[in-house]
Amino acid sequence: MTAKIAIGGDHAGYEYKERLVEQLKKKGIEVKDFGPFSPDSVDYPDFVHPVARHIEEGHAEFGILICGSGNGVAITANKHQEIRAALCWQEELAALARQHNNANVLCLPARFIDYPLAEKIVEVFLASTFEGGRHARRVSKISC
Ligand SMILES: O=C(CO)[C@H](O)[C@H](O)[C@H](O)COP(=O)(O)O
Repeated sequence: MTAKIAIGGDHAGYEYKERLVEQLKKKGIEVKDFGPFSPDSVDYPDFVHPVARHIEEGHAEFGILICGSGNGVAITANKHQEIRAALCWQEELAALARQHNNANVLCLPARFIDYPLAEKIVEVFLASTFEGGRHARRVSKISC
């Protein structure tokens, strides 16, 4: 797990983000935190677009986005051409998002999973690799 990570979200994801940043840094992973930096109510697109741009510019390989349901951040991130953001609430979904979809952004629903599970999902996402083959053909057809 040596990839550079960009992370962000909104107030609903703030606590998990703080804990994940600490956890990832402990593992020696480089993390760029795009906020928010307090639990005050904010608008998730203000934090998601900078994360997506950072990845599109090649400064980070993966992104982690956390909001209440995970949907707002996923919808926003997927507006970016180079982003494949996957909403995952189980470890297996995170593995499949990497293996089949070559997802480069993991979206977590903080209000629907407990923190230990969030940490496990992140671990699985980062440890899984794209399988290519038939999946590469499909992923290449996503952009419109
Ligand atoms: O983007 C979302 C929904 O798609 C997130 O779940 C937000 O965190 C949520 O909408 C925030 O809701 P709040 O009532 O303003 O805390």
